[in-house]
Amino acid sequence: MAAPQPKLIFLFSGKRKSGKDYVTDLIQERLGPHVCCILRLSAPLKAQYARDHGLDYSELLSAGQYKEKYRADMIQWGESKRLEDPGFFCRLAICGATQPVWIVSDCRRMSDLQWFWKEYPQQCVSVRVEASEQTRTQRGWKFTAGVDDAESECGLDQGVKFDRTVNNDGDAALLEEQLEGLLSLAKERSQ
Ligand SMILES: Nc1ncnc2c1ncn2[C@@H]1O[C@H](COP(=O)(O)OP(=O)(O)OP(=O)(O)O)[C@@H](O)[C@H]1O
Ligand SMILES: C[C@@](O)(CCOP(=O)(O)O)CC(=O)O
Repeated sequence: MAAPQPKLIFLFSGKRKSGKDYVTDLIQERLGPHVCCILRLSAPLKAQYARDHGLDYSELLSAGQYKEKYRADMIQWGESKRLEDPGFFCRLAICGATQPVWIVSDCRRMSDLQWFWKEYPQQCVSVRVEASEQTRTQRGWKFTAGVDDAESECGLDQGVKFDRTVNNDGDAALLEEQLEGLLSLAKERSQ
């Protein structure tokens, strides 16, 4: 089957509790589900991990504390899969996506970006979500060794010139302005 051909792919990344899900949900809501879908590289990972370990998949997907108990082990599990095949979760995540605008909400490693850049060289726009440690702490973040100092969180700290940056530090007006920029690009490209 031929690979799906979106018109625009936003490749989102950002630290834990920077607000990747919050920001990407807002964009999808504004564009509507027929125009835009959210793809999570962690969704197929969490689905398989939940099946293998008898866990609640929907809780692993949500923003609560449940997933944090398993995060370090999920990272290890996912890394063993990625080592065999760096595009493994990317290919699963795009399965069945037919909308013209895709948002990949959780890029974490250079190999994630590289896979999309190679497969979709014309369509990708990388977006970094940023929030201060203070704001992230208010949202429930707590430094965890083995997680916050590992590739899963630091893999894109250096060496990438992001096309866009979204400051999500709690200034609603500033966030709105930055969203407008991304929304106009999406509307322009999806015509
Ligand atoms: N601009 C904002 N205004 C109000 N609440 C926000 C904002 N941004 C994020 N939040 C809240 O902060 C929490 C963390 O945000 P979110 O789940 O989007 O972060 P994330 O980067 O996807 O985190 P993780 O990858 O660690 O799960 C959520 O409860 C979310 O609703
Ligand atoms: C295991 C992992 O996919 C968890 C991601 O969870 P979340 O996007 O923070 O909800 C992180 C990783 O792939 O290294």
